[in-house]
Amino acid sequence: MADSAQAQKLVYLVTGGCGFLGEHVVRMLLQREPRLGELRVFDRHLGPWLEELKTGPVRVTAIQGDVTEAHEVAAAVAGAHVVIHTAGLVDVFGRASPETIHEVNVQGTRNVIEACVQTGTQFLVYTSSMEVVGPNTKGHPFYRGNEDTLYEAVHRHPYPCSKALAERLVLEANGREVHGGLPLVTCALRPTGIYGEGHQIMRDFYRQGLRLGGWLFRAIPASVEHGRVYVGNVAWMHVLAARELERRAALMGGQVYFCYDGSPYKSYEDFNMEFLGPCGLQLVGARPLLPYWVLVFLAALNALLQWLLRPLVLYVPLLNPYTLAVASTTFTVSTDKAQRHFGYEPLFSWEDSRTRTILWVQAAGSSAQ
Ligand SMILES: NC(=O)C1=CN([C@@H]2O[C@H](COP(=O)(O)OP(=O)(O)OC[C@H]3O[C@@H](n4cnc5c(N)ncnc54)[C@H](O)[C@@H]3O)[C@@H](O)[C@H]2O)C=CC1
Ligand SMILES: CC(C)[C@@H](O)CC[C@@H](C)[C@H]1CC[C@H]2[C@@H]3[C@H](O)CC4=CC(=O)CC[C@]4(C)[C@H]3CC[C@]12C
Repeated sequence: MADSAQAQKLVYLVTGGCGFLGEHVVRMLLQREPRLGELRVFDRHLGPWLEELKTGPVRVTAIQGDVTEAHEVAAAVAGAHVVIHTAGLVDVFGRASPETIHEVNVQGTRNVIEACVQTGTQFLVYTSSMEVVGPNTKGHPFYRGNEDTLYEAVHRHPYPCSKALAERLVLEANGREVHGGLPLVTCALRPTGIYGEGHQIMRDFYRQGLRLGGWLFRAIPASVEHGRVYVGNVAWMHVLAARELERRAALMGGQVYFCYDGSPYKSYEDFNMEFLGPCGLQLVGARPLLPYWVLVFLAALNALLQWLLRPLVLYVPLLNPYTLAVASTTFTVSTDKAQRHFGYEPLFSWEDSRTRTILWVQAAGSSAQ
């Protein structure tokens, strides 16, 4: 008899399941994946909140492990029906070395792929990034682009380089024979800047504003638009892609999908003010208060200070040459590929996403005082 969704109880593995996005994917699976029998949460740092999830009907298995350790990955993957691979070093601030970023994001992804092949797991959803595309080193804008838009994706920074290489490995692995003789089916999801509950950079901006008496100072022109996407909708897209990858393998296998929703196109700073404003902060200046060349100088100075101080202390300011370049380059997506290929529609409206984020920032801010 054909397995019905109720009867079919599957094993899912989420790598990086205790991260900002990963936690939302874990919770979304528990709420909205009826086929789930066991949920394996694999992360280098396990969150205490996992314990509260173990009282439900789905078996939640917390696995402390490192994606750079192939044997640990293989043990976690063995027997899984699908792997959602979100684990990664999201570092554009110079915390980790380029080698470490590559080791985690590229070799870690290679280990996940090989584990699927060796153990017979057929379905792999990879969390890629908009940064695989851009902004490129030439500062070319990407304006309302989609998955087919021609764009010179040229990178030098270790983070986008690692994400681009990892994504390529995942897409090239599509169709490989896994243990048992069936084909591996992969796809990659490319979120733009994710926001929502748990976004540490948003929390850092809020705390910076509190320290400055409620003021934030505009550094980027309002005309530079950045596409952003709510974490709950990114999580939902992952759940849906993981579910549909099996039914629509021929269409979805080897494909990339930008993550999108109804969030408005705004400059990075103006978008953040959608949440920080209701929390009492004000953005000073209709135009940047400092000339761009001063920002370039300050960013370079920060990079020099980080290098000089590294033997003594880790100095990781928000402003560095890379973050300034990214913040200063328009990058917005306009696409419906995920909707066409696997029926994705945002689960959370812009209004709901905004309200949820404001409530979180307020709670995070009050805990800081
Ligand atoms: N935050 C954003 O705006 C965007 C993030 N992404 C991607 O989404 C994914 C998740 O990112 P975030 O949730 O923002 O980052 P995060 O840093 O909050 O979460 C990453 C998780 O991976 C885990 N991890 C790191 N190295 C590991 C290792 N060696 N072994 C096992 N676990 C390890 C961390 O402990 C953490 O829980 C990443 O792949 C990132 O590239 C893509 C686009 C935008
Ligand atoms: C100090 C000012 C110049 C301030 O505006 C800097 C903001 C800067 C920290 C952010 C601007 C754009 C962000 C990046 C963007 O959202 C794309 C990303 C995709 C990812 O996969 C990971 C995060 C990030 C690189 C994101 C990081 C923070 C910004 C650079």
